[in-house]
Amino acid sequence: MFRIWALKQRFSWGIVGRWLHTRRGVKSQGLVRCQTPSHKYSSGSEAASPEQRETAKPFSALPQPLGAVPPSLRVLAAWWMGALSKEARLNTNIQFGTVFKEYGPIWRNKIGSFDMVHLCDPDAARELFKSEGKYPERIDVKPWRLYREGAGKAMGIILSNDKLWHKNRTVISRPLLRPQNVARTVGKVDDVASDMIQHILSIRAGADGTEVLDLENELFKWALESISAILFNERMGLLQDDIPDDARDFIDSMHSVLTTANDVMIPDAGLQKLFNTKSWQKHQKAWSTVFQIGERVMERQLRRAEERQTRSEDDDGHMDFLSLLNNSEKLTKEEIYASTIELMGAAIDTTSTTLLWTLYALCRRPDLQDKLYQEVTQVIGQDEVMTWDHLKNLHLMKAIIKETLRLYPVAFVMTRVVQQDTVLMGYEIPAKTTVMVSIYHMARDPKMYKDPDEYRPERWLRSAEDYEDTHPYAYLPFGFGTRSCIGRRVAETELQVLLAKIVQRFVVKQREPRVIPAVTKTILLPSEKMNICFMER
Ligand code: HEM
Repeated sequence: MFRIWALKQRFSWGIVGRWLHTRRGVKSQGLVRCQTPSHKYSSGSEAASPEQRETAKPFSALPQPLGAVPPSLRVLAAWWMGALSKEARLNTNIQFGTVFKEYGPIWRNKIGSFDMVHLCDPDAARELFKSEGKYPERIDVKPWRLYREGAGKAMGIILSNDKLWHKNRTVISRPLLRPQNVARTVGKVDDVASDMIQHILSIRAGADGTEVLDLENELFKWALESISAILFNERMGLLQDDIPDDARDFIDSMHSVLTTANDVMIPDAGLQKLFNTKSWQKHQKAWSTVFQIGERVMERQLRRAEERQTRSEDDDGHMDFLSLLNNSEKLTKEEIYASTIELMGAAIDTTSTTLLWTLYALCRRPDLQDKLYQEVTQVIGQDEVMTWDHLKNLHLMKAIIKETLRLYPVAFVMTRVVQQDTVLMGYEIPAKTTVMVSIYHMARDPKMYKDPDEYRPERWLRSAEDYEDTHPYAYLPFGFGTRSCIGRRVAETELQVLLAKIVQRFVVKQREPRVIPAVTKTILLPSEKMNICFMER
């Protein structure tokens, strides 16, 4: 019998999104909004019609996996069935798949005070997004919020809602989403990627001296180094042999913030805080170190920027993110600090894990690796510093990253708190209901993709024989709409630049070629070390 998995799901900050079919943003409510692609599946603009409402079944009629168990016994039943076990938490994606198969693409999970609707249908996802309103809302990231409240810190872009979120988002979307601003970061990203290549060369070890033994951790460092170069305009030194103390404390604490978030959510972050458990203390300490060091760096940067009397951009034309936020005069210093630190929290393991999965996929498809090498050589040549124009022409590269995110979306689910009564798949969904959309399962649905479990980037290339005209709402690794991933362009830039440099220099191979399944630890991660070797060309 299926297990009920996922009390843990309420915590998934995963939460994420924008669909990548979008090529251009259009302004809406002061924000850059994803444009619905012109497509056979394109959406309308209103939530449920009067007819849909009239014929809809009541909310209580939604299939419920534990529906036969009296509500007062459901927590006990979930525990008894193993839904709260470590193993179940690691396999949330598989558990969800089993329930979707048994109960269909929409069902309700109501256990104790926890009440959520699960959805795995692109048309219904489109309906859901129509009802998200001006201030879309995700499920609360409780441990992060509780730390802020306790420490008297502001809520940034991830944690805020309503008007405060809108203000944060409006100011931050300018430096992070506008292509011309992201284009200016390519130099910094290229710098970090070049250092990463040197770092890989210096740390390779193993039997034949080509394996990066702790690749996961090394990519984590690369991602943090890249995002701090972009946001703080300052290198942390994480790719040096001798990492400065502050940088080491920062990365250890950032790592701890992300890993302990999982622990403090069981059974509930509020209870963990109330009883001041060891896990809570660890989580709180990690946050306080991140804030202490982060604020110090940001204060230094802002002081320097003021001294140079920078306006929106610094002298060499590179984006100075903090100055842009500061000069907007819309956010307080505390709000700037909070959002910047949240951006870092969201930028590190998402990007590093996506690169890891991509390298794994390339190891398994040497033919594709060759084609990518040819594309990179043709577009960039061997030695040049990369530019935005180069990146625009790396079509196979983009398709590869896109395919990685289809099969391995780090945020395997995303949530919305419905802002108005609506109808989904023929059921009434009252306002304030949390709906969790299964990004992972929609993107592996055989009704949506040919051979969905096959890694085939060619399906995204219009010029290729295998090109598929796919449903835009079946592919949501960056979430959707005005609340979608604000770091999407930055992430894509970082991934493209480092991947290009890797294929220029190395052929990648797994030490022992094998299939590596994914597990769920808040995000979708490989279940074991990848053992990737970097052989010089
Ligand atoms: C491959 C890398 C990444 C993936 C797959 C990813 C995915 C997501 C997803 C699915 C969401 C939720 C969107 C929604 O609810 O509709 C999200 C939100 C967010 N992401 Fe990313 N992300 C990535 C990289 C980044 C980077 C590099 C940054 C920072 C520069 C970032 C910053 C954020 C922020 C701040 C939000 C919340 C936006 C808001 O609430 O308005 N992400 N991301």
